[in-house]
Amino acid sequence: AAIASARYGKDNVRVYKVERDEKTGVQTVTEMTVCVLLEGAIDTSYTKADNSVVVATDSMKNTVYIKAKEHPVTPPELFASILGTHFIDSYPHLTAAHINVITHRWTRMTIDGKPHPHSFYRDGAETRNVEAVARRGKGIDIRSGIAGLLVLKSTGSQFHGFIRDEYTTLPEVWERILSTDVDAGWSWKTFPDIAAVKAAVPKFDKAFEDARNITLKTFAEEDSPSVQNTMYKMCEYIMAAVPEVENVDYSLPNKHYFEIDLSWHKGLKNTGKDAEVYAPQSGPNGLIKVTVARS
Ligand SMILES: O=c1[nH]c(=O)c2nn[nH]c2[nH]1
Repeated sequence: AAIASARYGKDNVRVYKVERDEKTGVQTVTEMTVCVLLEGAIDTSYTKADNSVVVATDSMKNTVYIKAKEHPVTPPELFASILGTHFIDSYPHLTAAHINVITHRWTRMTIDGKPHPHSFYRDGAETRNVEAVARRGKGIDIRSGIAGLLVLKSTGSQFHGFIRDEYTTLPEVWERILSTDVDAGWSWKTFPDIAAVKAAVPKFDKAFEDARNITLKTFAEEDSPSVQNTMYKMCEYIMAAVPEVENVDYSLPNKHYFEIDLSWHKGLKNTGKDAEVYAPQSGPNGLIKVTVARS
């Protein structure tokens, strides 16, 4: 037997960092969950119990905290790239460092119409994510993303014209509820080194805002003929807004809401045009995926 591939590291490294502006008294917080996975000349640690090639995962956890202290933790694209570059530069036997950063939402409270200097709330499970891979001599590949953005529209969605055969029971609809949990990503052209990432820093926050706004606007305004077509348009609009992005991907569950026929109860009308009470479904759910690249 031989190792086909291997990578190891520390997952679920939770990091909180506060930035205190002494002049204004305004404090800013960042909370993230980091995963570090390393690749390289590490096979003998698996095959021969040779631990001389092992950077302990505990040391990786320590490194995350030290780098968070020494460097900016935002934008997450920069912090992930700093971390990945550190591991490649520090351990000659490594060939790749995979860094995932999940940034959680601490939104500043507005109290009596004013932003509070040091109070925040978690407005949703939505996260801003980054997957960075630093490869020795090959630069840094970054995929930025949004996850956990749960959306619903009560109308403005259709689904008809699909294959009808002996397996089909789904009625065609010209009007339906549409709900999904957005998992989207946009992959940047390879950065040759950390300096190139630092030069691109102003683009990362703007790209995130653009991608999030495009997702919400397209979802809201499109009279969607299908999840497939609407997510494709989201990809096109994001690529038009961010020239440095090479491709955009979405993975969208279709979280179904089923009509409930109540006509057995005194002829109560609750289907079609009369539908008001629905049964939200936990599963099964549609799952629609796409990656769109520049043609
Ligand atoms: O938007 C949709 N796409 C599909 O492929 C599908 N299949 N059932 N319902 C669906 N809705």
